[in-house]
Amino acid sequence: MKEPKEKKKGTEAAAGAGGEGLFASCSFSDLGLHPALSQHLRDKMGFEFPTQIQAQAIPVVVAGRHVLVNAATGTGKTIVYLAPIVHLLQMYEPRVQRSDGTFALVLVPTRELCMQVHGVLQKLLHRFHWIVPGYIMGGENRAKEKARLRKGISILVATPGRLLDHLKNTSSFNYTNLRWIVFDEADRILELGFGKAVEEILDFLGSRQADHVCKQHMNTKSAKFSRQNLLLSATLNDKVNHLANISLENPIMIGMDCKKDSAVPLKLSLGDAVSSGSVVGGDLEGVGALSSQPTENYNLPSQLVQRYVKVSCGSRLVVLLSILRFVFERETSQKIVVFFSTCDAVDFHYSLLNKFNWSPNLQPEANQEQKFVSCRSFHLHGNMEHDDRRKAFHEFTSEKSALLLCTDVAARGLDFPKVRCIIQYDSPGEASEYVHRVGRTARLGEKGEALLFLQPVEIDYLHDLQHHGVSLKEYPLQKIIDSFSVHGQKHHNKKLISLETHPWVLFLQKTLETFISTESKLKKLANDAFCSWVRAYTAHRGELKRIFMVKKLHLGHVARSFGLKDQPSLVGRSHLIESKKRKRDQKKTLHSVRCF
Ligand SMILES: Nc1ncnc2c1ncn2[C@@H]1O[C@H](COP(=O)(O)OP(=O)(O)OP(=O)(O)O)[C@@H](O)[C@H]1O
Repeated sequence: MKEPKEKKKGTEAAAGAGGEGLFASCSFSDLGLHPALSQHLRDKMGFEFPTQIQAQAIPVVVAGRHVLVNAATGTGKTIVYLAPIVHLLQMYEPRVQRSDGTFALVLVPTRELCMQVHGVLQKLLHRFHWIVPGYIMGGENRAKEKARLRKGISILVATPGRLLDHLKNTSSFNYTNLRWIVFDEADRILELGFGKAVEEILDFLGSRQADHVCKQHMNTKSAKFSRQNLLLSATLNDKVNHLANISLENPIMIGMDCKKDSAVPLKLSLGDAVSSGSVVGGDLEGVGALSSQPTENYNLPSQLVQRYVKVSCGSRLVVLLSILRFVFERETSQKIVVFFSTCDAVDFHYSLLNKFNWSPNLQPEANQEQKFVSCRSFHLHGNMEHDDRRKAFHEFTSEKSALLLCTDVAARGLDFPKVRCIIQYDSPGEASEYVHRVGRTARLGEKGEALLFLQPVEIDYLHDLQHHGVSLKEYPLQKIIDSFSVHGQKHHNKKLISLETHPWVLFLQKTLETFISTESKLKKLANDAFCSWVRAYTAHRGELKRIFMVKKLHLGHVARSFGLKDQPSLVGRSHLIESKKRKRDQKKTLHSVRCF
């Protein structure tokens, strides 16, 4: 037998901290996949065993059923849909050709996920060279995409907006043989406002539930092919319920909590390979597993260590930089992802990390400077140039030790290898977003840590997470702050002093403020970041407005968290409106207090 090209990932992860129970005890060929494909998965891609969710879902997809898959982050959902599609396509007789056009369409919410899924697809198709993979997405050259579509792409990965564009404007795009439509991260596609685009896409493709049977299949193909639609995510919501109802016919639900409605009958016998887990067949309304109940529990990797750090607003920046410096000083080879709420905040912190130098004796001196956090940093957000975005994504993926500063554009589906820690510097809002952000680590049984920054006034957010079965322990911040010395002296005072008055915090804050005040570009970035941060804070929705209350913010402290000595005076119009509203609210509160 040939030596495997990659390590056997299944075995390796299974032996790790959270690997127990993650893998099924069968092989990919037991699930009905073609021996050549199973061998390729094992020998070339290093997948020794299927994961549990793969073992449950692959036979169902191979059997041609519509499915809705809900499984934890990093459990291998990409293979759940790609492997059966490749398996079924490679069996076509005569072989599929480019001129047959597109057979499978995979819709994803972001460009990075589009590239990633395409990458996995390319690997899967190594042995099946006659099946052509391809992608289309926002930011790419339309004319080149048109040319590729004209030549023919058998399995096409796409972002919804660009796909709709080609459906409307590229007459040579041949999808008459379309058999599969996959919605990966279905809930996110809808949250991003693509709901209408998705409905239009389904109409274009004639794939609404009522007319699901593909009437235009090629005569050369022997069988009469039905459409098969698949929806997948680690979190589902009521919007997905609607999409499921209009796009899936008599679906099988996999990974749902069957106990929620044990009366729903299993309609499909899945064979011996599907030995455990939740597989439910039937009407979505009947199961009701999709309603976004506030008490719905999320399934997080059991080995993920989740903590929070309580930091007052004015000390946030110092604490973030101190933690990063502390961690990278002790362990040089590691990857960390930090999430921010806005693109401006990412730009400011990225620029600060690249410019803010430091001398070993903790005096910023021009001669012997080094970066305050000694690692390569990358940034990723939706306002970046397309090529920069692409570069950051690929480079952070291949780096062994690096820091990624990003918005939620990186929260979904991205599979950066070996990310050790996720820091949520700005809170995620919806608990489902928390789940996806932390899901960038602790993937497939690997170790991982997550750290959530909260201000004292935001601490109720922990209860919100607890309602979803997510509980966090406090991070030992004091130890880290005490480990730094100011002018060669560590803080040995046994007496507990507050974080804000700690010598290191005061020293670093002052140094940062002085530095930023002398760097005009950085100061401008800090001003912009301040304004958009406040705007983002006011945008929390529903119940979360009660926790993230803009009127409780001290804007002077917010300015400090961007290294600004003073609260920016020249701010955008929308911010002025916000602060007027705040003042009005404050007056009202005062009035109501006086009344009682
Ligand atoms: N059977 C397997 N054995 C070993 N590794 C696997 C197997 N299946 C998938 N993987 C690897 O597991 C990692 C996670 O897979 P994938 O990105 O598909 O997870 P996911 O469930 O889609 O995650 P998310 O919910 O975050 O999108 C990838 O690195 C993938 O290569």
